[in-house]
Amino acid sequence: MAKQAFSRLGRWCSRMFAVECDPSSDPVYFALTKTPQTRQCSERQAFEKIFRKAKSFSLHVCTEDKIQRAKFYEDIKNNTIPGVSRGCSVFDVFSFHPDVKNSALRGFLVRGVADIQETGLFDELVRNPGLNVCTYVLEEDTEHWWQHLWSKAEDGRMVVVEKYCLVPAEKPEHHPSTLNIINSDVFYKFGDACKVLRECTKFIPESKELLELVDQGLPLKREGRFPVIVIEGLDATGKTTLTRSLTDTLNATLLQSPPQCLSPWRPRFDSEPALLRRAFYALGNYITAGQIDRASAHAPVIVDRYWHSTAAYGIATAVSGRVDNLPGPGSEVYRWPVDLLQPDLVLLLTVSPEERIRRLRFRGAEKTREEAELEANDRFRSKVEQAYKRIEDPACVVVDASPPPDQVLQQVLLLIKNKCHL
Ligand SMILES: Nc1ncnc2c1ncn2[C@@H]1O[C@H](COP(=O)(O)OP(=O)(O)OP(=O)(O)O)[C@@H](O)[C@H]1O
Ligand SMILES: Nc1ccn([C@H]2C[C@H](O)[C@@H](COP(=O)(O)O)O2)c(=O)n1
Repeated sequence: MAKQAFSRLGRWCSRMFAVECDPSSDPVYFALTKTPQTRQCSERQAFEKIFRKAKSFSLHVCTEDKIQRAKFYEDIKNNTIPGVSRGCSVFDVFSFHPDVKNSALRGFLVRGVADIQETGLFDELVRNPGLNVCTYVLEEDTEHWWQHLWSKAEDGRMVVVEKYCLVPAEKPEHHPSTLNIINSDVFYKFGDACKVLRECTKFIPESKELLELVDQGLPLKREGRFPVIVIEGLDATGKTTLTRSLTDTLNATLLQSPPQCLSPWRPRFDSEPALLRRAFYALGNYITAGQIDRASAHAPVIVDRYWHSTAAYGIATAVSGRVDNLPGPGSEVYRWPVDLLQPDLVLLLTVSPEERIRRLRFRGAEKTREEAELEANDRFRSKVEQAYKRIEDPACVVVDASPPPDQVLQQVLLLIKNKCHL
């Protein structure tokens, strides 16, 4: 057996597979076993749903280095998969150890690809040490589905190095997309976000300048006397409108996260994989924290987005499928970073989905969205909103932002008066 294949197998054995064929329902879960078991009739449905007796193969990105893995996954998703999947169905797949943090590897299952094994591309994929390539084979007489893991033999031929029987399995407690959130989608320490940006200076030179911008001595406890109020919410819920009027009314300083000084770099990081994008926004919060510390010595401070946004969007984007796939209330993913300056009050502006769409349309966005995209966005919207509401210490106070702007302002001024004695 090829040497390379041994190290692949070390990570592969005892893993479970989750195939996401429909974002509105649970993935189909499989355990991998060496010993086939008697098949129950109902279990056939799981296989029928995924494989439909069509030739299928899967790719899992298993590169050890986290940054390389994130970039390689995007490359496979955007370049390789569209190239090989014309006329096929493509599903997101997770390979993971049930409920074990940081164990999830993301990949794709392509169904209906007739001759992939005959192509040069297949050889190329199998040869790539950062990929686990599997084909799926139905044993007609027993009706067992087998997963074949491929590798390159010493003589250069492509060979199947392991075979596992797929057995439908129970849903684990935690959805596999939640397992890698900490330090990949949300950062809870300044040093952890910096580490990612430091490691990517080779291919994003801007990260070096960004790191130089961050205050070395992070303010954890504020010196200032004046209250700090953060306004949060989905886009078009009225944050800009409210933060401006609050700033005028309270003679406050208006800040935002990410801060203005990061604007030139934002589009660059927005086009990077989640790991780098989230590290960028995390650092933005620490820069804003420095500004809050200085400004709150002189006047009240209003902040347009801060940590809640970074965490809520990070979590909602990472977690696939339905809202109930989110980590439950009280999960450690909703905790405040240990070293980030805390505001006195966080207000979450909410409006109904219909009103939000009306405001977005009024602004000229969203005009061309298809129905399906609207539905997908609705799932995303609910996940962001739920994540916002689950973040703790400080938790946000929910404000109904559907009344006219001056009424929202009065309502918020009252809250600030009561909570911050302003
Ligand atoms: N209370 C309100 N009632 C009706 N319309 C409002 C209200 N507040 C804001 N709007 C309008 O809704 C639109 C979005 O408002 P705004 O830009 O303040 O939202 P936002 O949360 O800052 O959005 P984004 O996060 O995308 O910048 C604007 O056209 C604004 O005039
Ligand atoms: N503190 C912040 C602010 C913003 N983000 C991310 C989350 C969204 O992807 C996007 C929303 O910002 P907007 O378009 O309203 O300027 O930016 C974040 O992660 N952290």
